[in-house]
Amino acid sequence: MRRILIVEDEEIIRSALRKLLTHAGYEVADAGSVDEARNQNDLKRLDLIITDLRLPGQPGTDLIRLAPDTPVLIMTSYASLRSAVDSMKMGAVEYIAKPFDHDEMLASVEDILERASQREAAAPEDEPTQEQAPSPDNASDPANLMFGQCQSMQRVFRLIRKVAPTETTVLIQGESGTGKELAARALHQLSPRARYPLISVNCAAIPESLIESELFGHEKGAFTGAVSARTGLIEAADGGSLFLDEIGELPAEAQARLLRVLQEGEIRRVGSTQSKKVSVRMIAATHRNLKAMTRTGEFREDLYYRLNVMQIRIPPLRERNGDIMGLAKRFLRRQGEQIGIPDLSLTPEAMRTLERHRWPGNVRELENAIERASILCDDNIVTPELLDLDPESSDDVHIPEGLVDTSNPAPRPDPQQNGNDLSLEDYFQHFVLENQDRMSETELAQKLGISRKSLWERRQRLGIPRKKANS
Ligand SMILES: Nc1ncnc2c1ncn2[C@@H]1O[C@H](COP(=O)(O)OP(=O)(O)OP(=O)(O)O)[C@@H](O)[C@H]1O
Repeated sequence: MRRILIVEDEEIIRSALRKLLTHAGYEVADAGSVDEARNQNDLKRLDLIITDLRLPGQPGTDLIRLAPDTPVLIMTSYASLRSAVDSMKMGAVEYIAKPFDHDEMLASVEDILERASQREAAAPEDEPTQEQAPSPDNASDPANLMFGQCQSMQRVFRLIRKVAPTETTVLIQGESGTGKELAARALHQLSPRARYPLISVNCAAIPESLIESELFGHEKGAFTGAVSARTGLIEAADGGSLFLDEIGELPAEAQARLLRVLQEGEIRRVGSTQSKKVSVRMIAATHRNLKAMTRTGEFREDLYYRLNVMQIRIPPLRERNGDIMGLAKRFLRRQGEQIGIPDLSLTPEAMRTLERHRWPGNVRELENAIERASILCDDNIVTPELLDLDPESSDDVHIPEGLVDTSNPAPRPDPQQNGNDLSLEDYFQHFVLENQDRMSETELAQKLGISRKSLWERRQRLGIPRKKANS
């Protein structure tokens, strides 16, 4: 059994994470500080350490040095990705922003352990270099990451398999929640760059004023507050892939800089006159019509053509009717494993409801509906009422925030029932309820390390109506 050590001083997160990983079949130990981790565990006997960045005493990144042969996954709750870049530079294998989804955490853990065992299998002299990259044959298949049996998804998988091993820049188009990020992960994992980092950046989540220095880095004194030089995320992805989600939100100056990186393969930090060569495979995604944006001048046409070398379009779920039940069953099974109920099932009416729904929020909406219903169901059977889908759901893909009726919030699981064993969603909920009176939506999202869009989606999902005064 794989052994994982969690180092986290916040009891709520620690116990929720311990529960999640134990349910997923891992042997889990935990500690509240680096000292405790070191004193109570043989760090050499671990398969993975998941640690918070900020801990009482030494920072979590010290574990990278203390356990040099063990992969370290850093959790960070800060909106800025800088701490993550620094962690990656110190040798952390991956970072994850808190609060994270259960699935996101489990996917990262599986991914890291898989990569570690591939590395173990390779002889020491086979350490990867750019020239001696691993064969994509032993990398995972898109179909292992994503479910899709309908023809349109099979086409997507074929395209991913073909384009992944190349250096081609890929533009993934699709509505929100269709699986663009999963597709980007599959492209990276199937590529010769798989042993190097995949850095994912949501361009909509970083404040406009920070985006250039986050992406490209900056020199000391480049602007007020730049007290020391910083590496950017593009540099951090050197050797690997950079996934730029919501690329349509990139401001004009950053678009110009990105174009230079794509044209010349080099990066110039903000405030620097020197350029540096970088080897980064770009994958961009958007739910917007970039071509139309070039006509209105919102998006550079030259950048559009550079990015759009190969386009993968992920169809909306309403165009993949044949996959709805397969996805639903997959989510039910996974959710059942997580909450310890292996035989969750749908009533025939629930199945019909799923098939009739228009899914404006796509696969994410389906995943959320199943997750919510399986928590609330009695006798392990999911009924249409528990799915709580809007019967009026129209073809509209983007629901304007003001039009969403939040006056009748969905019932929530009672945290008291589980004693102190609060889930990460409860943590999210507490944080929002406690701080929403004094913080704007942007500040809340920044503190939570998620985009405003994610914050809004989670509010809808958890039934925490947004207060008008804060909008
Ligand atoms: N084909 C699929 N099989 C299994 N899970 C999927 C599939 N497509 C999407 N998902 C799940 O749905 C959720 C949304 O997917 P993802 O984040 O990749 O979508 P997205 O298109 O990048 O969304 P956004 O544009 O809002 O960022 C994730 O939890 C993902 O795991």
